[in-house]
Amino acid sequence: MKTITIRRPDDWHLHLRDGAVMEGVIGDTSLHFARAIIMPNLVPPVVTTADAQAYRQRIMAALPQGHRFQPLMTLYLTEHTDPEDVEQGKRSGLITAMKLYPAGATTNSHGGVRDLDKVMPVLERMAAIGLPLCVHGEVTTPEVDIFDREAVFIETVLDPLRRRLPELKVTMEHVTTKDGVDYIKSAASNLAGSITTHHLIINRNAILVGGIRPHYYCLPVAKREHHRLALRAAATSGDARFFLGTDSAPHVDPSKECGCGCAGIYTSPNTMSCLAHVFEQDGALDKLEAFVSLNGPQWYALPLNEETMTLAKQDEAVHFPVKRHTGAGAITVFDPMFPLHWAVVDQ
Ligand SMILES: NC(=O)N[C@@H](CC(=O)O)C(=O)O
Ligand SMILES: [Zn+2]
Ligand SMILES: [Zn+2]
Repeated sequence: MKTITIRRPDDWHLHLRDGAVMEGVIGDTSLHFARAIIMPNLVPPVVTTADAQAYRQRIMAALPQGHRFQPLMTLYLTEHTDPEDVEQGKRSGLITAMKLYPAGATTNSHGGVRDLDKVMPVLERMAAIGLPLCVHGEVTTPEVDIFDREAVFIETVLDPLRRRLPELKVTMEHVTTKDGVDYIKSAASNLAGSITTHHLIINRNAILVGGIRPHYYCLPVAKREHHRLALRAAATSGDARFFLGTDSAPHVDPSKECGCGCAGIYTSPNTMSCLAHVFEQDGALDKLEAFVSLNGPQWYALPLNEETMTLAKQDEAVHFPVKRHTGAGAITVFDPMFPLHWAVVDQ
């Protein structure tokens, strides 16, 4: 049987939510991943170090028995964020990154940033203390087509910001375009990008062909095929500037299957099987470990995991639950639309 053993992976962009949803989903991540960067877009968002401390405690309390997992906390940057609080959070070891949501760009982002000038003191402090900025890179200007919002963000927001503050470390999260890949590759330093599992697998047809399929809708929205191919090439290249951030984003089915469905795809249960499939398909299984276990810690200046994970390719297809049932309702698990044969057999 074909097997591969890698260092235990990490997820550099994850939504765990809170309460009953978190209790229902956390085990899908902590079973396979040693650490994850936890997104702060709760309602209300995680804005202060004290909020993050309390959220971290709720996460640890929800962890299934026997699971070893380290949540890496982030703060939701607002126009009222206090640089002192940020520095204290970083120095205490609690805060791994700050998160920039342009106001209105995605789920629970209405409290995000409207005017970058207002957050420059925080960004300058972050640059001084080496705290990375994680960015949801889309403009929200109504005139800009939703399929162009990432490329326009790079040109009109991200590049000017990086020129203004070159010392700031920026993670361009969930990159979905060739423009994003090329921009990251063009940067000499202080820029890296996370890529999701689903953007390596689907293009925009998955959402729209044969009927509207809400479980393939996320933000940034999946783009054309040539963008997906650029993401595949970046992820499987071994280039240290690209690493996994699943952006696994659970929403209960009624919030997805309705007249105005939420953005987000739930990939935690089968992410490692999907990725092994993708990397094998591209003849790059030897680069899987770099993408899921090496490049992320290197970027965030954290130690590599010492434990290992083994995946084995089964003759029969491996089946994952179609739904994850939680106390708040059922959540549909990502269907890659091809049979999966890789399974995590030891972790
Ligand atoms: N990715 C998504 O489609 N949704 C995320 C928000 C985000 O990461 O933009 C969510 O919180 O549901
Ligand atoms: Zn986002
Ligand atoms: Zn996200």
